[in-house]
Amino acid sequence: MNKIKIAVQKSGRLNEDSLKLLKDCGISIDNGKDQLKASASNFPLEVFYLRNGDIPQYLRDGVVDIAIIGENVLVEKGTDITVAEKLGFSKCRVSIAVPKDVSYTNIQDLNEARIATSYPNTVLNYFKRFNVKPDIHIINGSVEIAPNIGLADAICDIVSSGSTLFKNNLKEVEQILTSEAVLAVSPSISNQNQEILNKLQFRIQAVLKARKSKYILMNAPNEKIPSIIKLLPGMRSPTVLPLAEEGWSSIHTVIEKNSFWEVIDELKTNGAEGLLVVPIEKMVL
Ligand SMILES: Nc1ncnc2c1ncn2[C@@H]1O[C@H](COP(=O)(O)OP(=O)(O)OP(=O)(O)O)[C@@H](O)[C@H]1O
Ligand SMILES: O=P(O)(O)OC[C@H]1O[C@H](OP(=O)(O)OP(=O)(O)O)[C@H](O)[C@@H]1O
Ligand SMILES: [Mg+2]
Repeated sequence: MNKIKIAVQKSGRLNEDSLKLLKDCGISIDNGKDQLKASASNFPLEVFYLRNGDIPQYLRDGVVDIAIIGENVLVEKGTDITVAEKLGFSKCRVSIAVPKDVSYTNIQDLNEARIATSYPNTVLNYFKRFNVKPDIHIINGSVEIAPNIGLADAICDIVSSGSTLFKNNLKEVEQILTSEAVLAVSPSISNQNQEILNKLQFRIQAVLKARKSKYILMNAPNEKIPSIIKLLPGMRSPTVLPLAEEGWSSIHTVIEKNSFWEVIDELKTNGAEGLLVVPIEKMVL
């Protein structure tokens, strides 16, 4: 049977969440330890464990059909590759940072500055917009140390919590882009594999939607129902079921995960009791 080939990072920041996503899509992967290739037992899919940085080339060459990869890597070396879906994890930004005690007004200050980075194309394209010329030094890891050892005046690297910058006495001065894990597609995917991709994407969308939502239940006296319904955001039509106790009902609906905290106090003052917030496994709209 025909199978779609997906590249997943072999080890590193994307590996665990990528495999979790496939698992949440109901796909079981027979993972032998240290294997570089594995098959799903219940979906026409083969997994190739590769380095994140190598994946754009494999997609371009059609060695794999799809991949879970950091968007920032596509900006750096895969601008010809399409993104089918943003996946909501491994969120970060790619930024320029300079030593904390250096005064910084704007990007013109970095004309001819030595910039250490693993993302030369990203830096060059950004600087080009401002007509500023950087002197790029390519480093593959521990980039943030470069200014401290006299190797560079500034760096361009991934920032998430900012703690690596802080520990190395650097400050973020320009944010070039934001990134998250994405599902990327080879330009040469066959029609047959495109059909498998459509099925996979349908499942991924159901999982991502469910991750963003919660099922909420509460009890309330019947006369309070209209005011409670007005408070519940993003809902089309809640379910209202009578309780065994006369004059009371149970109200059920789906809400966005984060919006719950904004309305909880008001729900209570409007007479809601016994609130339950429950995770949703899959959501098909
Ligand atoms: N601190 C971070 N917080 C959130 N996401 C991050 C962070 N660092 C990296 N990422 C994202 O995860 C991806 C993989 O990062 P990781 O450091 O695991 O691998 P890498 O060294 O870039 O790649 P390779 O697999 O080629 O060794 C990055 O491309 C980026 O999209
Ligand atoms: O803002 P923070 O939360 O501190 O995250 C940013 C750091 O995370 C990444 O490094 P990683 O830990 O992946 O190590 P690496 O350089 O070996 O890839 C990135 O290269 C930064 O150094
Ligand atoms: Mg890293």
